[in-house]
Order: sequence, then C-alpha cells, then structure tokens
Amino acid sequence: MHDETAPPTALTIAGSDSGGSAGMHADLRTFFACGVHGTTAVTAVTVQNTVGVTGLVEIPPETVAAQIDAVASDIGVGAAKTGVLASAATIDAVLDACDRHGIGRGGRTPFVVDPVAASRSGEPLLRTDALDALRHRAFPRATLVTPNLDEVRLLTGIDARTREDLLDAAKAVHAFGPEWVLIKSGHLPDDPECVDLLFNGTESIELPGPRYATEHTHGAGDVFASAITAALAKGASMPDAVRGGKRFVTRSVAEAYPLGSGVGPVSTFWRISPRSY
Ligand SMILES: Nc1ncnc2c1ncn2[C@@H]1O[C@H](COP(=O)(O)OP(=O)(O)OP(=O)(O)O)[C@@H](O)[C@H]1O
Ligand SMILES: Cc1ncc(CO)c(N)n1
Repeated sequence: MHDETAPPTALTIAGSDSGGSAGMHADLRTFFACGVHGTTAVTAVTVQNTVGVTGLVEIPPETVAAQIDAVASDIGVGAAKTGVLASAATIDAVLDACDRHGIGRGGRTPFVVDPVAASRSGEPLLRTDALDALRHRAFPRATLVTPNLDEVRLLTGIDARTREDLLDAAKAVHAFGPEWVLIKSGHLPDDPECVDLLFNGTESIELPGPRYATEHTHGAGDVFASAITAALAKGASMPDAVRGGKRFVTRSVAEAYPLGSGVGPVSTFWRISPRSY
C-alpha cells in the first residue's frame, strides 16, 4: 500500500567505492541531499581510493537482480540509475529485472543509464565484451544516457574535441535508441567553460556552466546523473531535471575538497551544511 507520507525514492544500480567518493556512495549522498530516499542494487565492490582502483569483485548477476526485485516489490522505484554494470551478464540480469518492474522505456519509471567504462585513473570498470550489451540492449531502454567524452569515443568512435562536436556525438549515441542523451563536457580540452548538451533527436538544449580550476572532480559524473535521477523521481520533466542536476553538480565541483594524496571528490555537503571543515 502506498503511503502518501513516504518520500520519493530512487534506486542506484552501481558499484561501491571504498574511498567514498564515486559510485553508489556518491549516488546515495546526492539522493539524500536532494530529499529522496535512496535504495541500492550493488553490482560490484571496488577496492578504490583517491589514487586509483586496485580491485573489482563482481556480484553474481542473480543477486543484483534479486536486490532490484526486493526493492521494487516492497519500497517501489520512483526513478532508477545505473553506474558500473561490470559485464554483459549483469546488464542482461538488470534489464530483465527492470522489465519486470516497468523501469525504462515502455514502463512508467524513468531509467538513467550512465555508461561508466573506466575509472578516472583509467582502470576498466566494464568488460570490453559488455560494450555491445550497453549499446544495443541497455541504451534502447534508457530514458536518458549520460556519457562523458571518453565513453562517447569508446561507444561511437567519435573523438569530440570542441563544443561544436558535441551535437554529432549526441546524434551518434541517440541512434542507439535512448529517449534523451546528455553529453558531458568535463573532458573537453581547452574550453574555458563546461557547456553540456541535452538532445532527444529533435530538440537540443545547451547547459552552460563555469569551468573551475580544480583537480578534485572525482564522482562528478555520478553526482550529476543521480541529481537528475532524484529530480525525475520527484516528477520533473527531463529538461528541468537536467538543468537542476547541472546546477547541483556545478556547485558540488565549486566546493570540491582535497582528500588522500590523489583526486578528491566533488562535495555534496553544500546542500546540507555550510563549509565547516
Ligand atoms: N572543472 C570543472 N568545473 C565545473 N564543472 C565541471 C568541471 N569538470 C566537470 N564538470 C561538470 O561536471 C559534470 C560531469 O562531467 P564529466 O565530463 O567530468 O563527467 P565524468 O567524466 O563522468 O565524471 P567523473 O568521471 O569525474 O565522475 C558535467 O556537468 C561537467 O560539465
Ligand atoms: C564504483 C565506481 N563507480 C563509478 C566510478 C566513476 O566515477 C568509479 N570510479 N567507481
């Protein structure tokens, strides 16, 4: 029975980060900061800190699916997002479970696919045999796909180097069948701003933002996709959810902090408490 006093809920289907900066740790913090109850289906445990990833253990695909079933059949899913999906077998199990619960195109629940392929320091987080499963099975079911420029190169072969190249990148990803595509511009070389592009096949919307001179951007992509997912769970339209997510991630990068001896995380503290450290 749905209780009207329950908060909106969002599900992250992703890997853990022992360093607490990226992956489902970043997703849960963002859901919390956005006033959404976060639920999880863990796909992989990573051994990770601010310097890099030194291990990845996959959770059996049937256990990933069972987590989705447990959450969806009891708590419900207002919107869902994916992070690390690790392998083609996990992608298949996730998509079957999503189909059972109306998550994704054809169902009623928005489904954000963040096609995470590698860590910031270059360690693979997805088997190469899973690229086709992402392109041809996951993308057509997605309400939104959110690649960075390295993922665009891997998935489409397009090497976007200027802001003008982003529309071609968006069209190539859109051809795989998602409803919306968001191309993230954080890795554009030599651009003084971070202008991302949202595209649905006909409409393209630029999302302007400053580029801050910080090296601490670990988890920026996860925070962006989960802020969007939280807004979708609250019933926002896609353009509004993405504009709100862009404001959220920009502020998170502005307040990113140093941690360990490597790349520190973007901050999700700012929404909750003023800088107090
Ligand atoms: N230095 C920066 N200053 C401001 N915004 C940034 C900066 N770097 C990235 N962003 C923004 O953060 C969001 C994430 O973009 P990015 O392209 O870095 O994704 P990502 O590579 O998936 O992130 P990550 O791998 O760091 O988690 C985008 O909105 C991008 O414009
Ligand atoms: C678990 C995990 N998910 C996603 C990323 C990419 O930000 C990462 N480094 N680790």
